[in-house]
Amino acid sequence: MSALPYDHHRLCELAGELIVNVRELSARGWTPATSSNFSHRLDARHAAITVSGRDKGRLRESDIMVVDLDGAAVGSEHRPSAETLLHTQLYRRFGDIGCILHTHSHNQTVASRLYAGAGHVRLEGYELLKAFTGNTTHEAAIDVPVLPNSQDMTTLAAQVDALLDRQTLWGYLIDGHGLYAWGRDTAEARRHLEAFEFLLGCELELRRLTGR
Ligand SMILES: CSC[C@@H](O)[C@@H](O)C(=O)COP(=O)(O)O
Ligand SMILES: [Zn+2]
Repeated sequence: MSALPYDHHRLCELAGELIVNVRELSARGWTPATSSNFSHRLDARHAAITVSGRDKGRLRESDIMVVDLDGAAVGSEHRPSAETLLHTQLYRRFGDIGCILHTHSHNQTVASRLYAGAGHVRLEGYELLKAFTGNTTHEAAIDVPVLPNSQDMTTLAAQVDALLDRQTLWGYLIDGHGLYAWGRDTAEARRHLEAFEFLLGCELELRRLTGR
């Protein structure tokens, strides 16, 4: 009998799924220099999350650990992601969120700098807006919030909570930092992440081409 307070078999399954996805995202250049972190809900009280500082392009099973929803390591001596609180706050707040993907792509980082003053990036009129769960038409607009960066995760988490009090979100940018995106499972979180990345790329390209 296992003394672990979670299902180890389920952890192995989820770790395998995360590793495949993270390596693919990393191969696109979205996780430079060990940046980025990734997690999946394990059960009502635990999440699987990347160990801090690991090379996400070479992620393997030993680079994924378990935390409780207070962010404390469970059954591991490793240090969980420095940004664990930004994951656990979402799992605590929304029982149906299953996966959170945080990346530092070039587009995400540049867009976060350009739109920090405005406080959001407006994505409007794109067919790909339908990739976000709940959107059924291109005749929609999504404001992707841009939060000021901080090394203090409680400050960042409080900003995220204040946003979530006001609006439904599938992701946000942090200035000079990157993007957080999530979904009810890995496939949905990845679809949202890819849609944000693509649409931010379009906005940046339009700005280059039109100078607007
Ligand atoms: C390597 S700089 C990026 C980090 O400061 C951080 O933003 C990040 O995304 C990765 O931190 P980590 O602790 O590995 O999860
Ligand atoms: Zn980061």
